[in-house]
Amino acid sequence: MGEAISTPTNTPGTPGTSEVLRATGVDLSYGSTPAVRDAHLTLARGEIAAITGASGSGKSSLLYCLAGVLPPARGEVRFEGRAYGELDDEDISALRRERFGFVFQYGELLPELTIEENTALPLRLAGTRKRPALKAAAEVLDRLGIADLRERRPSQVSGGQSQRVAVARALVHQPAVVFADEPTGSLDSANAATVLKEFLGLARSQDTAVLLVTHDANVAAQADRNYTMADGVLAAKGASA
Ligand SMILES: Nc1ncnc2c1ncn2[C@@H]1O[C@H](COP(=O)(O)OP(=O)(O)OP(=O)(O)O)[C@@H](O)[C@H]1O
Repeated sequence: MGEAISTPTNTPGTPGTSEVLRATGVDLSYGSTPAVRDAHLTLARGEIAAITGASGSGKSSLLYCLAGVLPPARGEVRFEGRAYGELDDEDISALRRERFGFVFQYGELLPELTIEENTALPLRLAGTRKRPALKAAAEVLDRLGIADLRERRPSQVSGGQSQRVAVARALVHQPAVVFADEPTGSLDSANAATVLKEFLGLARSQDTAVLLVTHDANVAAQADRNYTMADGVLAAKGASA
């Protein structure tokens, strides 16, 4: 049995004052293809960090290491001081389910569930009963201005609306960190800017840290801290806020 992961809700605090994630000397290769080389990164509670870089530079691979999806060949990643290497698979799955949220480029909603059920999924997976989970989902959907869509299925909403639902789902359980890989990459620029603003505003209001992977300099400009990636090498650009 895996060890219980501490409280599933985020602990309020002042953004930028406590470290939530730390990567030290992370290397990752796919066979003989190096994807990430000696990456160092820290993320504070409530902080928004962006990683920009060309296609194939290793951004997604680094994100997968930071989220405990892929184990690094060298180096380590610590979440709230615990190295993933010290945790068993069940602990890491519980972390991903309860303390992390994820947003991908196309939203990736489950077609057979309603918008409200999709949004409530992280809470249901963490054991929250249906009624309070749906209530929490409705509240987040309301904060993102799409409460009226809650009975619809994903096929009945627009691309921008589906990305809002993906954002709602990533934040509904008040995770410590949201990993977002091109979260607005499938949207036109006006829609992308609005969804991003709502996403980061809601994350900041609940002290959730966000790690944003993006090609888009306008997206990265919204972050508190910026990194660039080239040929697997991560470099800090320093605070931009
Ligand atoms: N599953 C895989 N198997 C083999 N090589 C892979 C795999 N995934 C990624 N790579 C390679 O690893 C390197 C980094 O890829 P990665 O997807 O992390 O880059 P990226 O910066 O996220 O790119 P993009 O912006 O296009 O998504 C690239 O050379 C890529 O071809």
